[in-house]
Amino acid sequence: MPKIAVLPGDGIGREIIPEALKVLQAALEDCPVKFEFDRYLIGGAAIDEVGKALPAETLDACKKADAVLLGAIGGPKWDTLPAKERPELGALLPIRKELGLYANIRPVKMIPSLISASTLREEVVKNVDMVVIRELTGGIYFGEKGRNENPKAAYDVLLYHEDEIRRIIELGFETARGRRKKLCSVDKANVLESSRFWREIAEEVAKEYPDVELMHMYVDNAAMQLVRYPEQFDVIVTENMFGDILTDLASMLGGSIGMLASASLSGKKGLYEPAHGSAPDIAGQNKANPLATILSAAMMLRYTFDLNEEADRIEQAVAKVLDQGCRTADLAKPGDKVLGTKEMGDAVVAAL
Ligand SMILES: NC(=O)C1=CN([C@@H]2O[C@H](COP(=O)(O)OP(=O)(O)OC[C@H]3O[C@@H](n4cnc5c(N)ncnc54)[C@H](O)[C@@H]3O)[C@@H](O)[C@H]2O)C=CC1
Ligand SMILES: CC(C)CC(=O)C(=O)O
Ligand SMILES: [Mg+2]
Repeated sequence: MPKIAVLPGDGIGREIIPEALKVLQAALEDCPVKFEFDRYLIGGAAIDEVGKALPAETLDACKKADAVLLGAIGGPKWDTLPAKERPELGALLPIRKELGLYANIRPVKMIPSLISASTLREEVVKNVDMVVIRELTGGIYFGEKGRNENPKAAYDVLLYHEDEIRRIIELGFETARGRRKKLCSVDKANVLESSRFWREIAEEVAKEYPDVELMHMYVDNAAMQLVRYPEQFDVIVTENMFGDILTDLASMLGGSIGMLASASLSGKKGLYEPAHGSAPDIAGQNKANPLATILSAAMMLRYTFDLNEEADRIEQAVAKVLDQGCRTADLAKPGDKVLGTKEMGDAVVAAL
């Protein structure tokens, strides 16, 4: 029986995960494969309960599972802990590293019925359809970090090994090959040595993909181009921190951060989570948009379990409820009827 480790985490993670589970249950009702879902602690919830952001039991279960479904972690309650004990550095980064999840896939697509809900002009967002591939287990988030006392200073090292760059660039090319055959590699090669190295490797790998058009773009320009003319992008491949920042920006091209799903992959094994965080400002209020998590669950069915039909059905159900005018607060315009987290989950189940 395939195993899914479920990690609700903190803040809105505890509200959106139950909605994704409800939708999965409905979508898998007639599926001959039966899944085992087991919940584990992670993040602040785990610190509170067992004193550690990533308990050994959780890590062990995630290693044994076929896939992991994660809500979000972190929040102000744990921000004053020493850096390494906090949910982000104590759990999120280590779980990605331990599971070898080097490729973070974030598809950004404007669903037609959300065009009018966008904060951006219709002609800018109407044709948005891109995939951002973010390197997830290297770069500055994982480099040596520390403080010097005299004189006082702080540092974070940005280091990339050749194989780390090569494998993510290759995935970028493979992904582009299956789409519109345009790959944009984003770096800061005018300043950073790691980016110059990144660009050299991208050029080398490009020789194996003559059918894919490769272009390079500096990250500052990429941020501007994403807002100016986003439909120029098909597949973007970039390093960890640039991808983190650019995808929060790009999420608004798909309507809201509450719409951006993600898959973090190492071969077939994957951790699936929305791109957003634990949203402490709206946590516990039934206000969070659960659709990014529901769409992440669809990605899980597709990538890890090859259940393409079931994944399609979930994605179609999401598109249908949006067509029907269902809106959580992040998507609502003045005058719209606003649904809560649970009600949006119920609407998707009904649409299934
Ligand atoms: N993968 C993860 O678990 C992540 C965790 N974090 C952590 O989350 C905590 C909060 O971080 P923030 O910078 O505030 O980022 P955030 O993504 O949690 O929230 C940013 C803004 O977007 C809104 N938002 C986020 N998700 C939403 C949803 N599903 N529906 C409606 N609105 C939504 C929030 O209300 C907030 O105004 C921090 O502790 C941070 O480290 C941040 C990003 C990813
Ligand atoms: C702790 C952060 C690296 C989490 C985050 O913002 C992300 O993965 O998008
Ligand atoms: Mg982020």
